[in-house]
Amino acid sequence: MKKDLTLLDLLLESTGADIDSRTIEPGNLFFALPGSKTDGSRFASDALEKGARAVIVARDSGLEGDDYWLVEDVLQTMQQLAGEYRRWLNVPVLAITGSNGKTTNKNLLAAALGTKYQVHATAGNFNNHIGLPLTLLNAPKETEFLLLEMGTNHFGEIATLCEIAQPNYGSILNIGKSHLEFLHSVEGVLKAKAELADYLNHHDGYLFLNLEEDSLGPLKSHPVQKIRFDRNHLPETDYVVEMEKFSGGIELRLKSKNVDKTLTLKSSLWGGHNVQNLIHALAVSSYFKTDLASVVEALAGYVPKNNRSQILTWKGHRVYLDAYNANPTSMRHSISFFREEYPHQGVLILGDMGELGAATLEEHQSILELIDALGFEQVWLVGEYFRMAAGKEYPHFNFCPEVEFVDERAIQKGDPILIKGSRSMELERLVGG
Ligand SMILES: CC(=O)N[C@H]1[C@@H](OP(=O)(O)OP(=O)(O)OC[C@H]2O[C@@H](n3ccc(=O)[nH]c3=O)[C@H](O)[C@@H]2O)O[C@H](CO)[C@@H](O)[C@@H]1O[C@H](C)C(=O)N[C@@H](C)C(=O)N[C@H](CCC(=O)N[C@@H](CCC[C@@H](N)C(=O)O)C(=O)O)C(=O)O
Ligand SMILES: Nc1ncnc2c1ncn2[C@@H]1O[C@H](COP(=O)(O)OP(=O)(O)OP(=O)(O)O)[C@@H](O)[C@H]1O
Ligand SMILES: C[C@@H](N)C(=O)N[C@H](C)C(=O)O
Repeated sequence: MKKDLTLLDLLLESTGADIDSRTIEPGNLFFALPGSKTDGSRFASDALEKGARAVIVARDSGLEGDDYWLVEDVLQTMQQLAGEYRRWLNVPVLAITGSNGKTTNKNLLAAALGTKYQVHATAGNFNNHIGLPLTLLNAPKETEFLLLEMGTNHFGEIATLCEIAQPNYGSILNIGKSHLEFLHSVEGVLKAKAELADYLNHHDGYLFLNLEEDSLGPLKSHPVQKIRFDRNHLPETDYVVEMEKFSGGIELRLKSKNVDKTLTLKSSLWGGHNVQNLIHALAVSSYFKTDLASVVEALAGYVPKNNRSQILTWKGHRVYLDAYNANPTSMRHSISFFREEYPHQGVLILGDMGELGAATLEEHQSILELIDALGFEQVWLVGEYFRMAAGKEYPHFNFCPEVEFVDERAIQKGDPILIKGSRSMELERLVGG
């Protein structure tokens, strides 16, 4: 590799970065990471054959030559370079975290802020120590706004992601019972997510704070500078969110306080939790002085996919497919919404919730109590945790540790179905997903 070039120079000449030789594009930098089964350096020559601009490999990989950039630690180098490039870009960076709704909000905001800025956002949920630097390294040079999802399941991870991404704005969407295995309790989740507020506080940044989200109460006293909002107080605009309804999706009406103007936002998202997601997207967009009519149009155009808050028709049943992931908080939201929407009918197909550690049985038990109290008559519970949590007889519950298909004969024609479970349960396969 030419000695007068820095890695940042190489990146600026490149077409982005990848860690997988199978997906690499011509002109990419290839970061040869160690994995659980093999080592990326074994695919260095494949990457070069496919037109990689350069390969970043560990010094002890045995590889040498002009195409190789030798480093002590490939992941650390990737993270440092991502940080350097973020400084080079010098654009607003908004980091989004929270127990639930990160990807949905990131997608909503990418659409909304995209009406004004050239936004580069996290792909999928590439939100960890590998995905976040990759997101940054793949931002086009023309990027005007960076929108980054930050995920965590251990203390200290958000702090590390902040050091890399150096956000000047942040949003903690909610604090729930997610990833309790290593975060232990809701207080632990708050502490982990508050690492974003701590970073912003020490770097003159701003935290968006949704005053309607009760779980964020403890953050009200955090010393970070805040941009507070609720449906009646969206920043930088006189519009208020006047009405909502939940039939076949969410409808929000935005009304100007000063002039006779109304904007109607019809979203194919469902549930009270998604109302909060839409209000959050409206608040952040209005803070950045976007044209609200264009934002409303962009948000209305957002169609949930990838098993998150999807509505689909399957064999004559309306299916609420929420099988991307699950934790006690999002599970309760979905079940409660479903009962409100269908007080006297409806089939629940629920899968185990993962990564809850010592709280696993208690949290599954608590979900069983909720569905018992709500009086559901057709409940299919999939997985060992639910089976183990059931200490008493539930006449209408069917425990099936594994299930390959929904027995249509057991479901009344036309009944709606809610499917919710952790990623590991892959419940979408039940309806052909
Ligand atoms: C290191 C790595 O690349 N991991 C990926 C890799 O895993 P694996 O260990 O199996 O790799 P291998 O041993 O097979 O290969 C080693 C490397 O060689 C490359 N290679 C291999 C073969 C070949 O022909 N050519 C090659 O170049 C290969 O690419 C490896 O680099 O492969 C898996 C399958 O493709 C990947 O799944 C794995 O990726 C890891 C999981 C990863 O972190 N990917 C990020 C890009 C990412 O952001 N992934 C997100 C998921 C994020 C997430 O789970 N977030 C949590 C919260 C954060 C928790 C945090 N503590 C954490 O643990 O991550 C959340 O709740 O949101 C995603 O995939 O969506
Ligand atoms: N504001 C919210 N409050 C509670 N639950 C929510 C909220 N938003 C979304 N959810 C639930 O979380 C599921 C996953 O949504 P999303 O992927 O946006 O969350 P996430 O935080 O990004 O999760 P992950 O990091 O695992 O991708 C949705 O299908 C829905 O059930
Ligand atoms: C897929 C991973 N990001 C996640 O959300 N895990 C939880 C525990 C789930 O699958 O429900």
